[in-house]
This record gives sequence, structure tokens and C-alpha cells, in this order.
Amino acid sequence: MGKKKLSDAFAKVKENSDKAFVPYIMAGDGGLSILEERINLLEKLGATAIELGIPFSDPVADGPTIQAAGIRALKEEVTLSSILLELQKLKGTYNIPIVIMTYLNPIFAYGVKRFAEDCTKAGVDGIIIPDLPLEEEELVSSELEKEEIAFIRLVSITSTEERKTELANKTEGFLYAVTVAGITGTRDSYQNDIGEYLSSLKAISKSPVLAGFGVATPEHVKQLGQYCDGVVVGSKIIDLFQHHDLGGIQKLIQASKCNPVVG
Ligand SMILES: O=P(O)(O)OC[C@@H](O)[C@@H](O)c1c[nH]c2ccccc12
Repeated sequence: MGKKKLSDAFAKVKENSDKAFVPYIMAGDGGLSILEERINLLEKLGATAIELGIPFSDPVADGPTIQAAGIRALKEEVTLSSILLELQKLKGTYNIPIVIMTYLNPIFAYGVKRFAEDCTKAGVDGIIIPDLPLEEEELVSSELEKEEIAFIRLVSITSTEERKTELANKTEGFLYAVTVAGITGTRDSYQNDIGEYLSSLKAISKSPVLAGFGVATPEHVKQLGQYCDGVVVGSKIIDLFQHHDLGGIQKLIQASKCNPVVG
């Protein structure tokens, strides 16, 4: 459970000389009833952990694809409560670690302590809160700590060296290295110094470093994997699910493996 489950998953990736692959899906996109199927599929295809988004009305860091997925989920009237209840129901039907990605507001509305406790009941292993600055972390950190839920920090390409070091020291589970200055969404290429940025984070972080934002092709997965421990892929995974292109999802995941099983 929690931090331990995530660190075990990353240890296994390393043992196999693979890179981690963490797909992001929006909970409730397509209805809550398909969540089980998607989690099972991603686990079967070899994902390391799943980042599960909570739909929110004001998703400031999200690009068009994730925003649209959030709007579809909100139309299904899913809420943080209904998502946690569904996960609780599904507990035991999968083994893959689950990380929740939510803005701060839904956590506040739910109650921080109740949120942390219900995450444990739901088998949630880690949390990402993109709009919670380092300076305000005490609002949630002690409750997460009590439940041994990994509190995953995001570092950005524009963070100062000092801030990068602090985030790398504090993060739990993995360090989420945002690879672009901007919002989520697929892009054609990365800026030239992306390798330096990721390598410098690797040098200061005891936790695995995962690159995210804009990862959209097997080539990106391989390119970024040279400099860090793996990738997070959101918008492209959502696109591929929308197009029922499960082969495309499989190819992306296989690009993170040392010995891929598909060509
Ligand atoms: O969609 P992309 O470009 O592949 O980026 C990952 C991202 O979607 C996912 O991790 C995420 C969705 N919403 C976020 C908000 C902030 C940070 C990260 C996220």
C-alpha cells in the first residue's frame, strides 16, 4: 500500500532495465463504469502505475485534450466521492499502483483528513496536486503522511536550482519533471536542453525522475528515457482511448521496455 507499493513498482522496472510508464486517465471520462476496464487494460499492457485525474471545473494546468476529458467526466456527474467509492469497490481487482491527480479545491471541499483516510480505503497510493505550492504544503502533508500516501511533487523547467533541490528532497514516490513551460498537451518536439534538465534532476533526486507533458510518440518515450527513469503520458493516452486505438497504447507502453514484445 501507499509509498511502499509505488517504490516496489519502480524497483521492479529498474531490475528489468525498463523505464517507467505512467499513463494518465480522467476518472469518469466515458462513465465510472469503464474505469475498471481501463485500469485492467493498462495494467495488462505493462504500465507501471496509473495517474487518475479528478475532473474539476477550473483546471488551470490542463490543455484542450485533458480539459475536454474533464468536461465529459463532469457531464457524467462524477465527483471525488463517487470516484473514491468506485475505487474502494474495485480494490483487489488490480495490482497496479494508483496515483490521484487533483487540484486542491476538491480536496478542501471534501475535507483534507477525510480525503486522506478515504484514499487509503480506496487503495490510492500517491497524490499529485499541481496547484499546491511548496509554501502551502502543510495544508495536506501531515494527513498524507499519517496514511503513508506518497506525496508526489512537480518540478518545472523554470524552477530555480534551490527549489528543484528542495522538491527533489521532499518528493515521495517519484519526482514529476514537467518538461515544458505551459499546459498539458501533445507537442512535436522538446527544447534542446531537455536532456540537461532531466539529467540535472536525476543527479539530485533519490526518487525516480519521470518526465511528463507533451509525450506523444514511442520515440519521445525512448528519447526522454535516456535521461531519466520514465515518462507520464496524458493527452495522447486520452486521444488513443477516444479512438479505441488500443494498439497505439500498447506501442507507447512497449517503448518503455528494454525488451519490447511488439515490433
Ligand atoms: O497531457 P500530457 O501533455 O501528456 O501531460 C501529462 C498530464 O496530462 C498529466 O500528468 C496531467 C493532467 N493534468 C495535469 C495537471 C498538472 C500536471 C500534470 C497533469
